[in-house]
Amino acid sequence: MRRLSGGNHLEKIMQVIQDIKPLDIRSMEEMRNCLNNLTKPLGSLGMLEELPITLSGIAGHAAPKVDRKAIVVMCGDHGVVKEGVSAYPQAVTGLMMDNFVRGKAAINVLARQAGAEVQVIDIGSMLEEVPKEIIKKKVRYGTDNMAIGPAMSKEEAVQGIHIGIETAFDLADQGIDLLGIGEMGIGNTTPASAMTAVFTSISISQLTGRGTGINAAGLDKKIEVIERAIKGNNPNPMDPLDVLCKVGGFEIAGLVGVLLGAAARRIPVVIDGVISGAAALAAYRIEPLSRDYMIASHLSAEPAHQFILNELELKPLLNLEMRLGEGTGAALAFPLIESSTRIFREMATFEELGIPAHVENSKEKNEA
Ligand SMILES: O=C(O)c1ccc[n+]([C@@H]2O[C@H](COP(=O)([O-])O)[C@@H](O)[C@H]2O)c1
Ligand SMILES: Cc1cc2nc[nH]c2cc1C
Repeated sequence: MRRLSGGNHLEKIMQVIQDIKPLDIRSMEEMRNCLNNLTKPLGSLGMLEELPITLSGIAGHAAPKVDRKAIVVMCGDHGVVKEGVSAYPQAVTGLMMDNFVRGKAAINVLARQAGAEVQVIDIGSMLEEVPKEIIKKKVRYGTDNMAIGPAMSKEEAVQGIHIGIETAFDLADQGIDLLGIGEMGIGNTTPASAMTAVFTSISISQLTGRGTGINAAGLDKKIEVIERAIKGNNPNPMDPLDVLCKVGGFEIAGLVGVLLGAAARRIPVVIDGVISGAAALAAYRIEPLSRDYMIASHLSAEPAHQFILNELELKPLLNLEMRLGEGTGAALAFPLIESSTRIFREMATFEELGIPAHVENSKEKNEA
């Protein structure tokens, strides 16, 4: 689907969408053959074998590398927090942005360990004074309350996507070869659930969870708020931009742009939890080919995430019952992805060891 309508940067976005091409099947085949000749039973490294095949299809050659890594953390605030949908006050968004640039948040710790740079972008927070290390791309000071009207205008959603595309392009120009996406925004599991409900038609009560940790009464209230937002705004499930602007958020729009931009530049993007998942679903609905450039890092404890991954037909690498966001799951997946590229580079082949590649009890023989 290529339906995007309204706003300033639309032409550029349309061009980027056109630039997203299918994976390179021949490189994937070449990598599959390479993996099958390594000194291990066929397929025995499971998903660690699927990763280099995907990376080869993305890179367009069978020697993909993930040496230079970055995590983009898009930050935005949400008018809907006025309805009492989060366990924490809105001010935490700005406080955590400060924490990110001090290098003291969970994402900093995990990204450091993974050897990834963290880029923090203010795309829509309420912060008046933004620390100098944060990239300033504010579309507006927080979204409007989606329970009483659209969260953003179409133009603002387009602007958000455009910012994300530029971010991905800048990182591509810097030579980044593996991207992770994360976000910070008190209240943003509410738009994530709302967008997922509209895109999948799954019931709001099935999709919605406790986010940062609201109690049972809070969860009932959150479900009621999402119902009101969808009923009042009536987003068109066939028009991803309509869904994004009516019940989404600035950081989600930014992440949609990062996903589309990275796919256009043939860079793999590791998605994190439920909020980046909702962005991934929107990007997929804008351009289905973008899905092939996504790697699912983990399964969030937030219920909508499983439904999102089902819809995207992506399997998460990890299930650690995490629900933090910030890109933490993506950072944890980076070392696994790097391991997968070391496997094909460093392991010996059967031929090198003088063993026949497909011995008596090979998988195909067993299945025959
Ligand atoms: O990544 C996830 O799956 C995830 C699940 C629950 C909460 N979060 C984070 O917590 C915040 C949103 O939670 P809430 O309860 O305020 O909607 C936001 O900053 C997210 O990064 C993230
Ligand atoms: C402290 C805190 C840190 C976070 N990081 C992402 N979402 C968050 C929400 C809270 C409340």
